[in-house]
Amino acid sequence: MTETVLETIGLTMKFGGVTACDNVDFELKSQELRCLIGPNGAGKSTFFKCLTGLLRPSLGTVTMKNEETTNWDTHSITSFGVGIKTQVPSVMDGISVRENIWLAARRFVSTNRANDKATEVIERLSLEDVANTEVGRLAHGERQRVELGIVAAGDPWLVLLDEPAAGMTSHDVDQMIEIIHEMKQTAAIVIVEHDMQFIRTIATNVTVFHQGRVLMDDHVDAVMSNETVRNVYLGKKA
Ligand SMILES: Nc1ncnc2c1ncn2[C@@H]1O[C@H](COP(=O)(O)OP(=O)(O)OP(=O)(O)O)[C@@H](O)[C@H]1O
Repeated sequence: MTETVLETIGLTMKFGGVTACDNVDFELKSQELRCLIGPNGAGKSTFFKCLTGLLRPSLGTVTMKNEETTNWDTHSITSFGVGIKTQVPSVMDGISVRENIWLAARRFVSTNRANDKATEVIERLSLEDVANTEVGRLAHGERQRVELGIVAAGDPWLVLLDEPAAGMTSHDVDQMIEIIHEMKQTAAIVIVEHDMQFIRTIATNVTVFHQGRVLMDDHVDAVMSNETVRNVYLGKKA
């Protein structure tokens, strides 16, 4: 039976008079991959921040693997086995790729095991050629792959990624999509993403946000051909 690994019920986040997330019910099954899309200001980032402990919702609940995590901080959520990549870089520029990934693995396992884990993640993410290079010297796409490596080092069962493809070349995006599909073998994944080419290529289920609410939940093909969604993106009234 497919297990629900992430659920929100009535998730609401108000900033003064602005309701950025409005009564959002959301459910993700194990090994499911879901992209969150929507026009600027739709509430995607706010929803993501409520999931990842960066914001405390005004109302509603977040449940991960049967544990209510609504008011947990990010550190506790990560320690629970959730890999999080925010838009704020988590890599350390002054140390090598291997050291960055090793430090991430060491949070979860012994020193010896972290050595093996770093080697395994570097291979999985095709970072062998730059393993000993300082992260500060890498190209943008490589840095983003290291960010994913830091997530992968914790063997997460749930991965939450905010705009992993931002600013990437199409070659980098293809490589990133391959890695994400591979991660999906062992984790459920939520991705907030603006890049429509990325969404089309990754060919997955999509949740469309509009004015803080869920407008539609469906496969990307159905979403892209939906007139209401098109109107929302073109700024017409939904
Ligand atoms: N810290 C905050 N204080 C006040 N209002 C906020 C705050 N964060 C977000 N908002 C408002 O909440 C609404 C939703 O914003 P949010 O950033 O979640 O949308 P988004 O879909 O992620 O947009 P984008 O694609 O531009 O990142 C917007 O009206 C925004 O101005």
